[in-house]
Amino acid sequence: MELRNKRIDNDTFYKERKEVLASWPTGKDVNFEEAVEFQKSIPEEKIFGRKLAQADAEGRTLIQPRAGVALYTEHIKLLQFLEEEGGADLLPSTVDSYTRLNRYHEAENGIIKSKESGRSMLNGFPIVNYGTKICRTVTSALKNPVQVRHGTPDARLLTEISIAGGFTSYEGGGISYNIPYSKNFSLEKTIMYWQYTDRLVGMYEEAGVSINREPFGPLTGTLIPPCISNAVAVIETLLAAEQGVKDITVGYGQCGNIIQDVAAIRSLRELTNSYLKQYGYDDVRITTVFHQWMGGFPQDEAKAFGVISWGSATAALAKATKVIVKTPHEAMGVPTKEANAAGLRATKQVISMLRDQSLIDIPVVEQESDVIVRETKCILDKVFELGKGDLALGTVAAFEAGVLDIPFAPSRYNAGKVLPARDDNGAVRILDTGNLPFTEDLKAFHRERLEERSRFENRPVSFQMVIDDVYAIGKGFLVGRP
Ligand SMILES: CC[C@H]1O[C@@H](n2cnc3c(N)ncnc32)[C@H](O)[C@@H]1O
Repeated sequence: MELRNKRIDNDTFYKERKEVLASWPTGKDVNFEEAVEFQKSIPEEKIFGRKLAQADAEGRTLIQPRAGVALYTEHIKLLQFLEEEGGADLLPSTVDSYTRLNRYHEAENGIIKSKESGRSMLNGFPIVNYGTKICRTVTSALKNPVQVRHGTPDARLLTEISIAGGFTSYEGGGISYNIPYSKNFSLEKTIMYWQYTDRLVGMYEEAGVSINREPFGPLTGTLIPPCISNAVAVIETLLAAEQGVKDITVGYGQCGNIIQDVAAIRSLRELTNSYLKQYGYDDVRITTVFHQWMGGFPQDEAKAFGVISWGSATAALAKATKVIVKTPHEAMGVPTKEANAAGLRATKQVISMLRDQSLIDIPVVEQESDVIVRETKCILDKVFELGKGDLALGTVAAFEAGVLDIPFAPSRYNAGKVLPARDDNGAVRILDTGNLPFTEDLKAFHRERLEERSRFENRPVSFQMVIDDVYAIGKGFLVGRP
């Protein structure tokens, strides 16, 4: 089948579905009609998109951790602890790395070793190996809605089992789970794989079951200019909408300058809604997610709580619909349930104290948001032009041309020419725009902001600033001063 941004027809989909469900033994237990009935039996308060919509309408920010362990009995205890002791409004099931690479044999070994050793030998929850029935045992044991979080280029089977297993939200996208995660995965392939995922979600929607979808906002999580992450979020939203997805949460990873971060969320919401309207998708519900600091974390737990609280404040002041919460064990690895719950409680404390305040309409945020909107439109308009109107083709062509270019991404399909650096206030600016199709005035804006830092630091604008900014995090700073 040729790559096109076109709804997959039923014959093609069912033919592909046969192969997908045959790719691991647990696939044979998936029965669409039966799964629709199971999904319809899930109580209203456990439907992910409903809870998001309610919070968005009330201007509240929900809190959600990441969490996943190998043994499903332990995974249930972990998630119950996070909703009881952590106060999580929304729950995850973070999938292990083997499953993300379709290496289910190794995930199976991980489960066996975890049973033998009594501790999790996987860095997440192996959904495919457990299959529908055990996933339903997990999702039914919880009070709150549960979402599958992962990083899987080919997530077709994972999607089938996740939705049949009672999860009501699913993270990822053909760009956001490829370019920042993989070196050799063809972008054309992953866009098509994720069209399958979104078509399946569309079929559930048509059967009366709403599944929330969430493109992965932060990308590499390192100095990503908001216009680039916003462009990817809008593209993945439009590709999903074409396949019939109706409930989408678009995201962004905290960069550190609070004005820019609030403006990023404001512009993301504005851009996503305007592009959906422009392309005729009038019935898609949009919410936003802010990811707490995705860069390096301090080992010292008190300092880690400082970083967590700073991200919580930004999420609240940006009126993000939900915030993804970090833990004081971030620097060490997979957190204990206690550390995970503590991160949630710290976050909820700050979110609650700031719930009556907002920065989204202050002039400096509006100005920054306008710049991000203009930059993102330059990129998206060129993507459509390169695709001669077809967004999927345009996306592949845009990466080839460097029109879409994600800093520090490992993928060989990524040009890697764009160089970000912080300005004197810590906002992420673009030192080398590579082949980004910016207008001259936008390029001048970035140059001027970096020259301002250059004058303050009495050194030329250079690549050294980029290096210093990357290393600054580990030293507890934002701007890498000389
Ligand atoms: C996107 C990367 C983020 O996911 C987090 N993460 C990955 N696997 C798990 C896990 N199994 N439990 C909790 N957090 C996790 C990791 O700490 C990092 O903050």
